[in-house]
Parts: sequence; C-alpha cells; structure tokens
Amino acid sequence: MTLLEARSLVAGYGDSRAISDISLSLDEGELVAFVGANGAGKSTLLRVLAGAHSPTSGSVIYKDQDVTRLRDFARNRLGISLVPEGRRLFASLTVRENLIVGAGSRRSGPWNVETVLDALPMLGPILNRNASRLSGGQQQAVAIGRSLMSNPEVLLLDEVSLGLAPIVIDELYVSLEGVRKTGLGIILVEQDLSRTIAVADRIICMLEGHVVLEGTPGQLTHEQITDAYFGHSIASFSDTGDLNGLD
Ligand SMILES: Nc1ncnc2c1ncn2[C@@H]1O[C@H](COP(=O)(O)OP(=O)(O)OP(=O)(O)O)[C@@H](O)[C@H]1O
Repeated sequence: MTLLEARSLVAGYGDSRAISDISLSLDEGELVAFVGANGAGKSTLLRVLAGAHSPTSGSVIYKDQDVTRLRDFARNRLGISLVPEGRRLFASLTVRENLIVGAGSRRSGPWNVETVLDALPMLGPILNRNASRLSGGQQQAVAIGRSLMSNPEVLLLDEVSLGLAPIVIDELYVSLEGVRKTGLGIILVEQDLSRTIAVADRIICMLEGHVVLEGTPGQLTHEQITDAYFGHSIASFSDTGDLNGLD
C-alpha cells in the first residue's frame, strides 16, 4: 500500500529554487534513500514532505489524502514524522522527557518509552541524563526515539550518520532495521553510499534539485551512483531495469 506520494514538487527560498519537479512514492515497510552532494535539495525535500516548508507547486499525498496545505504539526498528528538534520533536542530536558515530548501528537500505536528503549537499547543507560550531555550518536538515537513516540507511519530521517563514529552508525542502523520491520515507511538522507546500498529498497540520487538517478541497489552500481552524485552522468533505471537517458 502506498503511504506517501510526492507529485511534481517544486520548492525554494525566495527566488532561488532548491527542488524541481520531484515525484516519488513510498510504500508500507519500504526504505527509500536519498543521496546527493551538499545543496542538492535533500533536506528541503524532506522538509516539504513533513510540512515544515511550503512548496511553490506540486502536492504531497498521504494515504490518499492531500496534505500539501497542512503544517508539520498537523501532518505529525496524521502519522508523518521528521527527524531533522541537527536533531534539535530540548537541551534542558532529560532523555526521557525528550521522548515524552514526542508523544504530543497523542496518536495511538505500538510506540511508548518501553518499546522505544527496546528498539534503541543505547538509550536505556542514559534515560535520566540531560540532553545537553549526550554524544552525537546518543542525540541521534533520542531524536529517532522521539519521532517514534508519535507513532508515525512515515519516518523521514535527515543525515542519519552525519558526524558519527562508524560503530555508533552500525548500532543505529541495527535499530532502524528493527523499526522498519514494524511496517513503517522510511525515507532517509544518507551521505554514506555503501551503507545506503546495504539498507535501501530504492536509491534516489539528487543533483541541483533534480532527480538524476533512481533504482534498486541491485540495479545500480556504486560507480553509477557516484557519477550521478557528482553530475558526471545523468541516467535513470526504470522498474524493468532499462537504462534511460533523461533530459
Ligand atoms: N534556509 C535557507 N535559505 C536559503 N537557501 C537555503 C536554505 N536552506 C537551503 N537553502 C538552499 O537550498 C538548496 C538546497 O539545500 P538543501 O539543504 O535542501 O540541500 P541538501 O542536499 O540537504 O544539502 P546539505 O547536505 O548541505 O544539507 C541549496 O542551494 C541551499 O543553499
């Protein structure tokens, strides 16, 4: 079942365009990864999907409902949750309190402090620690846990592993795999190509606001993704695996 759809989204800041004509769909239990160089438009796209930034044109459809005009808090209540770049925790609150803030949408579902701790075991020992005293990996785990507390059906994760040690990233991805098995649709932005290829059902590469390459990890090579990332080739795989040139 399709959870989230973007139709021809265009968005920007003032006169400058950050994303152009982006369309995508996300199914239940699917993990779609966006890759691309700095400034490619990945964060803007996630913010538009979450309702934190208004598109100039195009639409966002969530479970057959047009949510384009709904703000982020309203979309969160419906089941779309963004883990933003920079994590944005409440520094003066403890880990437990940050998690509880995430439950503000009052949606019912499987996630509560206990189940979040099961999914993200690194939070257990630091539950009563102030968020200002956390490492980057711990902050990211709290940010993911806080989003889960809203019982989302779509999780949007920006720059999951940015600035984190490989061992911490491994642990976070093990947790995410468990979260995904619960049936959530996940869209993530990830700089680490090897990891993206390992976890994603589909990879979408953006360059200067456009989608320049799209396919499953089985259809795309590391080299093709790297080329698209840096703008060396512009190509797309259809579902049948054919290579098509794009304008
Ligand atoms: N608040 C803002 N005001 C003005 N321009 C912005 C703002 N945020 C992003 N941009 C611009 O929009 C374009 C897309 O940026 P965006 O952050 O979405 O890309 P990104 O792929 O997520 O890159 P990064 O990895 O650096 O976050 C860039 O040209 C960027 O400079």
